[in-house]
Amino acid sequence: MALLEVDDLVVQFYTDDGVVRAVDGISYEIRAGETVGLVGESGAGKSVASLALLRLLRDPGEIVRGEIRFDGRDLRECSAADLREIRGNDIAMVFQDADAALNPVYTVGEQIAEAIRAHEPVTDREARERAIDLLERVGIADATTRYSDYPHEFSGGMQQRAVIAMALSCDPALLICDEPTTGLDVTVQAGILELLADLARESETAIQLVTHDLGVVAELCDRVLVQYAGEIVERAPVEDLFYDPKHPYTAGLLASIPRLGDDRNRLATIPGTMPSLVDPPTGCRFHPRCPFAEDACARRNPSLVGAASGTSAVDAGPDAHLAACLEYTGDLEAGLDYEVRVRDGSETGADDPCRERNPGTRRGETQ
Ligand SMILES: Nc1ncnc2c1ncn2[C@@H]1O[C@H](COP(=O)(O)OP(=O)(O)OP(=O)(O)O)[C@@H](O)[C@H]1O
Ligand code: NI
Repeated sequence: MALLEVDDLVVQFYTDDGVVRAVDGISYEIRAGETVGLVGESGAGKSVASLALLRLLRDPGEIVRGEIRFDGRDLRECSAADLREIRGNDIAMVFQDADAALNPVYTVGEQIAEAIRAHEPVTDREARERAIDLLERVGIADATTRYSDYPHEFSGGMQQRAVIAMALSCDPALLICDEPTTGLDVTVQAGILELLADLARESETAIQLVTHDLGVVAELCDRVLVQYAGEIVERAPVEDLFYDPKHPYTAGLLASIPRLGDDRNRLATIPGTMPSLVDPPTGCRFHPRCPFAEDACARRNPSLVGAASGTSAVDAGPDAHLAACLEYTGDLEAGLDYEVRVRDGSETGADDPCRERNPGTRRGETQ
């Protein structure tokens, strides 16, 4: 049994413009200790899928179908009190906006100490010491002094580190990070990512990492889910995804990273935009933007199947390489014609931002 099992999750928003099906039947699992990336363009439904796990969707959002099991417990069925307990003890979340996650009227240290006290019977002094340890662990220099700073006295990057410290205070089995470095400047981003990479490597904490940055995925993740218009269109261990993307959408995403992609058949950027989720295209949702689309693609929505075997996702193990494209059900006549070549590090220029992100040098392995 995996730590987290999501099965056929559907989330809708009931708006004046119609029903927005932001998440449309996604299934995946996360095993203890592994880091799984959820990637895709803006509006794919990544955040909605993540919020739904802990039933944090706000009106008018609603889970209409599917199962969410954490450590064998059904999160859709458990009581609000149980869910709060799980959130305090087992699953922690880190969002993009660190500022909003911290209370401006308490010191950073007090907030972390309070988070510790909330789920463990410790004395005030112990809570304080643990909070200082956590601040040190997330790389806050001079943590004893910084304990007494208010959030506004922290830089954006330090605030995000403090939020991560707070998330770690319960020693969660699962950490859900949604764009944890977006909005921070590049060097600060690198520091936070390094921190998450250390965490992924050194602790037993599993991470669901939502991002639109494939470089971040290459650096941190064991496996990747690619989401497009509410659906998962590809799922693979990280190397397989980068070296041999099976879905044209993924190939397009990869081609927009300078290090990857061949000049021939290169889909420099993917023309067009994510479709409306009120009235998505018929057939494959990516077909209006896909350079390889044929008539059949407008008629049939391909299911996620083993890219090599064509077997259904249900029968495939978690490390199988799956893609949702008619190519893999034998229904595409001309086939796919792209090549993504991974240049090795020596060929890339010193100013290449992806130089350090070769998936071959990724730390930590999936078991
Ligand atoms: N409160 C809401 N009301 C109506 N629609 C919503 C609401 N929140 C999200 N949506 C819709 O759900 C879809 C998915 O949104 P979501 O925020 O999950 O995308 P995302 O993949 O996280 O994108 P980003 O990378 O920009 O964060 C979007 O089409 C969005 O319009
Ligand atoms: Ni989002």
